Amino acid sequence: MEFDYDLFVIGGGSGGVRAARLTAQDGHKVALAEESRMGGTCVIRGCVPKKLMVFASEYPEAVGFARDYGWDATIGKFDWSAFSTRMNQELDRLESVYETNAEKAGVKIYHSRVTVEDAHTIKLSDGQTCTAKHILIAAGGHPVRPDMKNADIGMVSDDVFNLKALPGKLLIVGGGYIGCEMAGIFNGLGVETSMFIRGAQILRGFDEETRGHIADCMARRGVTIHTGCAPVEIERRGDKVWVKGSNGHQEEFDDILWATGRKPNTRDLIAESVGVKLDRKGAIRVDDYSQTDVPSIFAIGDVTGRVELTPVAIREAVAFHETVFKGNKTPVDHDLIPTAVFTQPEMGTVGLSEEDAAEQEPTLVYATAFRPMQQAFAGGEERVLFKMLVSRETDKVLGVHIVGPGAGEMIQFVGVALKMGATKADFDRTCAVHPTMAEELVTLKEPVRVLD
Ligand SMILES: Cc1cc2nc3c(=O)[nH]c(=O)nc-3n(C[C@H](O)[C@H](O)[C@H](O)COP(=O)(O)OP(=O)(O)OC[C@H]3O[C@@H](n4cnc5c(N)ncnc54)[C@H](O)[C@@H]3O)c2cc1C
Ligand SMILES: NC(=O)c1ccc[n+]([C@@H]2O[C@H](COP(=O)([O-])OP(=O)(O)OC[C@H]3O[C@@H](n4cnc5c(N)ncnc54)[C@H](O)[C@@H]3O)[C@@H](O)[C@H]2O)c1
Repeated sequence: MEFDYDLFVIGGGSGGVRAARLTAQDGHKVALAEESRMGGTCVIRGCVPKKLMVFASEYPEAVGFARDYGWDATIGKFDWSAFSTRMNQELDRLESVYETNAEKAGVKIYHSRVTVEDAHTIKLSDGQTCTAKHILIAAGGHPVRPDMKNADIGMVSDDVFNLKALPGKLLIVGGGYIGCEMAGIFNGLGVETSMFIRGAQILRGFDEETRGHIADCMARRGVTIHTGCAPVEIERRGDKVWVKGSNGHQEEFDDILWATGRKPNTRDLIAESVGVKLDRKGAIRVDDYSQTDVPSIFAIGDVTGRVELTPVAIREAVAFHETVFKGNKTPVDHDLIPTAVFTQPEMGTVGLSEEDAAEQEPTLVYATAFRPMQQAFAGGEERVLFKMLVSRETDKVLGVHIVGPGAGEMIQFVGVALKMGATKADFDRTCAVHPTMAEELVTLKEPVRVLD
């Protein structure tokens, strides 16, 4: 059978663009449809603008340090409008880089919403159809609001990057990656920031001690964290929003940010007759090779609800390309993914939490929390945390968790060591770099706990 394309990719985000470019560069006929802006979540309303906002929000602290180091420095006022204009210019530039690079590789781009009509047919919003030997769904996800009265009041993370002005006083609902990163950003930009967290602690799923350390630091920096508190009533009162929490706490805010999770973009995407199966959360069900229940259709990235991180979507794209277009069956490797949460202070983490390690096998826990040189000199109270979990039996390092400046940068390299199967002895025989914070990783002496 003749097809219009060898590959049709749905979604111009991190995963989709990588798969399309690699396949087109190999000389295959490739098309890609994007209904919004090229670059997708990461570039337009995720990692990139978020990180730029993190940078912007860290300057007051940096100027505070500058004073302690002898500079006659004051911070002045933050001009959201000037920053936001610049940030959006940068996003426009990156969007155009994504588009140009895909086109240069030979990808035909359709600026259109598309749907999957059968195992080989795509329908564009103008009614036109295209056929392809393989279809790759990389449609990403979107933020969700809870199902409760007046939850349409306030914003979601997508809206943060288009704010006309900063709120004076903000409530963030949800204590996951997005809630905690946004709390640090808004607090740093001078917004009075509170969080409503359903559970007992922020950042569910991460190492318990590390979560506690970050929460303490965030609170000390000025974020008010209400734990065991989900909103139960919301009302607009004039230009304020009144919120009542499940623990009885009531307060008025200028705005709400719902950071209550994300859902895959699968609604009305694939005709039921096609046979692609979704899981309970609406994510596309795939095997280890990202193949769906329909052999010609594959799915990667957030739309599969596996690990929702940009580098993971990109690796899934590469594995898909190897498997389908290089004849080299490559399963996706989701083991030991290093990640950073850009809270203030930042967290870098790879491998098992103390709780998961203890569940798995007898574990030695090494940990140290101390005031780093730069802080101590300035009279700062905040401590950095370095924590390492080691198998009692094999000496293998099972997990590393770091909280402090540059934790994201440090964990990248720790990730390499863990991927190579490093033992505690390997860390110990590595010479320290002095004076750094990271030297703690190779000088952790005695375990603080032994979990049998
Ligand atoms: C606020 C925020 C901060 C984040 N920060 C980080 C971070 O610091 N580090 C990190 O690793 N990850 C981060 N992430 C996660 C990361 O952005 C995602 O994991 C990544 O972008 C997923 O890529 P993807 O290719 O699967 O999907 P996406 O990038 O979401 O791309 C999907 C694209 O498909 C398009 N689309 C959907 N349906 C259709 C259709 N029917 N027709 C045509 N086009 C369609 C969408 O418009 C979208 O552009 C963050 C996410 C958010 C929301
Ligand atoms: N630095 C990074 O790499 C980075 C940054 C942002 C996002 N991400 C990715 O995006 C994904 C989604 O992030 P997210 O923060 O949207 O989701 P999440 O699942 O991490 O957090 C959502 C939080 O909202 C809470 N919640 C849900 N409903 C609630 C309610 N009614 N009241 C109170 N709390 C409620 C949940 O308990 C949870 O803690 C992450 O899992 C991550 O993979 C990564």
